[in-house]
Amino acid sequence: MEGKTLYRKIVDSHTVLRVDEQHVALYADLHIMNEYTSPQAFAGLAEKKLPVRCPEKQMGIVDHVIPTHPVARDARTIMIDAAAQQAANFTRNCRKHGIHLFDVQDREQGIEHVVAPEIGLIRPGMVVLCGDSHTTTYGALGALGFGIGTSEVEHVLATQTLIYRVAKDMRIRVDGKLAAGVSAKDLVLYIIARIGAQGARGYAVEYGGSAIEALSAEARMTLCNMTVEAGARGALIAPDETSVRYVAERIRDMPGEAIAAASEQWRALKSDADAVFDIEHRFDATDVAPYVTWGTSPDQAIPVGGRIPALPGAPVEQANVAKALNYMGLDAGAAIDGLAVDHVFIGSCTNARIEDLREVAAVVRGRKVAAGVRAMVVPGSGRVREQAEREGLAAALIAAGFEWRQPGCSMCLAMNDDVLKPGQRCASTTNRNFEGRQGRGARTHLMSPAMAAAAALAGRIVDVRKEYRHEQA
Ligand SMILES: CC(C)[C@H](C(=O)O)[C@@H](O)C(=O)O
Ligand code: SF4
Repeated sequence: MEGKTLYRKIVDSHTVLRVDEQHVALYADLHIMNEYTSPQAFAGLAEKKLPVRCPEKQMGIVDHVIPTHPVARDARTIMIDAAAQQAANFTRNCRKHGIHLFDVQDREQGIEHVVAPEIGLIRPGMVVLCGDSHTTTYGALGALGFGIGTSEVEHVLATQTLIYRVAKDMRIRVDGKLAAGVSAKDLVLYIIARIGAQGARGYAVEYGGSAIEALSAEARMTLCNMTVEAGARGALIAPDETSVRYVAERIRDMPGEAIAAASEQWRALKSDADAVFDIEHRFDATDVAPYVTWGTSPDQAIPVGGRIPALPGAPVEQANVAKALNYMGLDAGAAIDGLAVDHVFIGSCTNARIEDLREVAAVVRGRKVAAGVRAMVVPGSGRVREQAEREGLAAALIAAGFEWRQPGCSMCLAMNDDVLKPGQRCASTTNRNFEGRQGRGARTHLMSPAMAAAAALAGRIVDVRKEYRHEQA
């Protein structure tokens, strides 16, 4: 029998029932919920008079709709009626079912995918589900995470399992060394640009290679988080010293000896040497430059020194690209370097962890945000915010002219009151540049934290490596 991939090992060890050729009932070690995708699921349970099967294996967190204004935490009143209702409803549901909730006022509240790993809930080999596509983040720690739909949220609440169609296996190997000033965000934008926004559709991706091994745990989260933008159904990096240490340092509910014993098992979790992948891609890290998106899909990205591609020949493709360019107010063949921005947003579950904020602070320290540019930093969690304050990063950011906000999703998807105006152009560390994502008619350029910091200072998109030399964090 041929060897197994890490993905198959995790799926097999969580399969409680084989439904048919393609489907299994998959057990979830942890299920995370937000206020936005859980209401119908709770309503469904209530209607069917079903209890939550394993309340202790659920976690709730308010992140999508909450305001992030720079006020005291207990002053975070939600002013948008529908959002306030959503949050209140969520609190009620979690209380009713005995589910641990990180509420608006909680010191550790933040974006679900930032909070869960940082408080030690995500461990190698786990299956983690959440009604949110960026649950793929947890692959950074060797856990299989992926997003589920609202009706599936109800099923997981009732049974702690999911009817799951098993994915195919893809391996992406990246060898070589990322250059100074080039980060995991640039790498993932590069990979998505190369394989396309549907390039990993139907696949669970396992990353490997020397460039991946060299990434910090947080940088791996950036990579796995955004892999879903290539359509992937999961992203995994085999646990190693980096990820095992990250996890072991954060676990709160296991004694030291148990963590040591578990760590041994975690280190052994990997694809067999003779495991067969359905498809394999190889990339060279030295080919990666700071990447910036020019269009309305995350794969429409180019190196900062590059030019927006010429219009494609095929009519359908041509119409799509023309539409994206029209929305973005850009021309085929134009340069992206030098493009003026109105707004800079540093945040989201892709890039609002402490290492990201260190990168930003290293670029902006002692400098000023360009006149006319509004720049904000929304830390990923209460803990990130506190740590950034302790390390003096917040002070440097504020001195440079950034708004220093409370944690949440904020302008990543503009579901709270952080919304851009039509036509405004934003340099953003987020993960989606879809039409209207940051406000109706708003134009989003995805990039790394260092690049967004440089854009804030210059008032235009620039190559951070040329314009603002900084100490690598
Ligand atoms: C709101 C939620 C369903 C959505 C997701 O699944 O990713 C959001 O977090 C996003 O980033 O678009
Ligand atoms: S930060 Fe953005 S991508 Fe992440 S969960 Fe929130 S809205 Fe989705």
